[in-house]
Amino acid sequence: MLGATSKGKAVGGNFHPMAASFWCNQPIGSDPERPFTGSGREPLLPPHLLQPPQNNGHHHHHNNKLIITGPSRLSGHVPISGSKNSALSILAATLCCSGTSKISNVPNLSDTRTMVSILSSMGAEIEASDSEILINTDGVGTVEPDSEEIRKFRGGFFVIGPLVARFGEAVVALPGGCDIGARPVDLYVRGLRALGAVVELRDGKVHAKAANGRGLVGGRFQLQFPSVGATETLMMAACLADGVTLLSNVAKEPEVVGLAQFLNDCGACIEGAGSDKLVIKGKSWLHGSRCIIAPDRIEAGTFMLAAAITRSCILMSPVIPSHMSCLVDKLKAAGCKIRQWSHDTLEVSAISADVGESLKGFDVKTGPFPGFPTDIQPQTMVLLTTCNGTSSVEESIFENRMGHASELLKLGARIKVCGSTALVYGKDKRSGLCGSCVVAKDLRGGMSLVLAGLAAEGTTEISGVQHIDRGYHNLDLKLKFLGADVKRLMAPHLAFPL
Ligand SMILES: CC(=O)N[C@H]1[C@@H](OP(=O)(O)OP(=O)(O)OC[C@H]2O[C@@H](n3ccc(=O)[nH]c3=O)[C@H](O)[C@@H]2O)O[C@H](CO)[C@@H](O)[C@@H]1O
Ligand SMILES: C=C(OP(=O)(O)O)C(=O)O
Repeated sequence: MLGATSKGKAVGGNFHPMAASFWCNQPIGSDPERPFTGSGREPLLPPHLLQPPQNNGHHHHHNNKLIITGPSRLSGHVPISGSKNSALSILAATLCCSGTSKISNVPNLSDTRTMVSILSSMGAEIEASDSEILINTDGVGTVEPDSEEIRKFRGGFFVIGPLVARFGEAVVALPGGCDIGARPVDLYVRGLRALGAVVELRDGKVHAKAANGRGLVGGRFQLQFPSVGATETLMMAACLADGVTLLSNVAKEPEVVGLAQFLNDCGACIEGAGSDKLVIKGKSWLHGSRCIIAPDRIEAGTFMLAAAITRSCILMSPVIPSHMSCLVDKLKAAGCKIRQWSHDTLEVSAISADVGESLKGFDVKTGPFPGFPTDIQPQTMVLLTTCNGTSSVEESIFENRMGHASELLKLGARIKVCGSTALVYGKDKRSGLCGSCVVAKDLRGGMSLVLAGLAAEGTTEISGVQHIDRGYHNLDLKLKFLGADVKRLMAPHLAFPL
């Protein structure tokens, strides 16, 4: 096992020396305090640990495949990257701020690159190095971000709140994101109206305008459902509205708390983040600030499940254990051993000496935080296929998040889906699955196929990898480092010769 710090630094802190150029279209300046790896300096990583970013935005990445040969026993200490979802909302929030913000620990993913590219093409000044972004949105000269970019993911839509609050107007296309349900934006629309905006849908774009050109005004709004994105968007808008806003039945997710902390550091006045009510006193302007993106609880949860599924022992850091308690409880109930080595280091062990003969199945129902995260539901389903007995998985956040189940059947899993509930008939051993060709249809569902491939006998070929690349930083590298047999077939090898 490599030492925690050296490995954590190696993968988490530095990646490909070309990475900087993927963050923005324009060449970026250099700062002696913060050398960026694209400057021609010696990379800090040994060459064998360097690999190109997995998804560089070119069209051919749609043909990438992951080839996994199992079963694998994993071991080692895996570094956890910054949270994708937290980075997306905090990057959007920089549109509220005058002056420069410095956002660190941003994961280099296709989603975060798309967000940076949206802000940059709207006129924001951006310098990127490694996982750090300096951003100044004072030069933003349009309130209409590129629709094609917005349609690539969900997080792009969050810019509607800051734009209408700071510039009085916004025109934002309906967003994309994982195909896991209808995912309307009605709560965003109604919430912005409660803050005095006139909002209409025309040509697939949401047009929002502060009434009478006076800017937004404080108001009261109760969300029908504690939507994470709507909470974040309305919070950003309310920070710059005239007067006090009361938002109730809001999301309590750690990403909401992280966003409130950043905005408060920028001079906003938000109370109640982490509870179901927010009281926001609007300010006429916010300044920039520094912020370090919190570790990705979904990535951490995925590696915890990888340890359990492959009956292995993995250490991971940094993690915030209080963000993980639902999963920790379930894994303990299954029979896994979980130890906390330090305030931010967890070890998950499911090696047979630790768990006895087998792991026990459990029932799980997803819910808003602090409930069980929907973003680790598919990966949890894979674990249950290897556990004793019949387990049920109920998805209560998204109405169509079972797409992975039919792919898991191809790997030999026994799963019956009825609406948003799946019954999983466990096989009571780790290698009850066998390799096959499967398709990733969305991010977490795709990742569940990777985990299944690690446990399955033989070779699993996964296409649709671009979905997985939206959310897992350096996935191949981290898995290989833990001892998995993972290869990526890049598009050029797959393409027909001309
Ligand atoms: C970029 C980002 O941060 N994505 C996360 C965010 O997505 P996102 O913010 O899109 O998820 P929401 O919390 O908004 O969605 C929850 C439910 O509310 C519904 N809804 C939402 C808004 C609305 O206006 N009307 C409405 O009906 C959705 O269709 C869904 O059924 O939180 C989800 C729930 O933790 C996570 O799975 C996603 O990874
Ligand atoms: C659903 C997810 O992302 P998005 O909201 O961007 O689709 C996710 O991260 O699992």
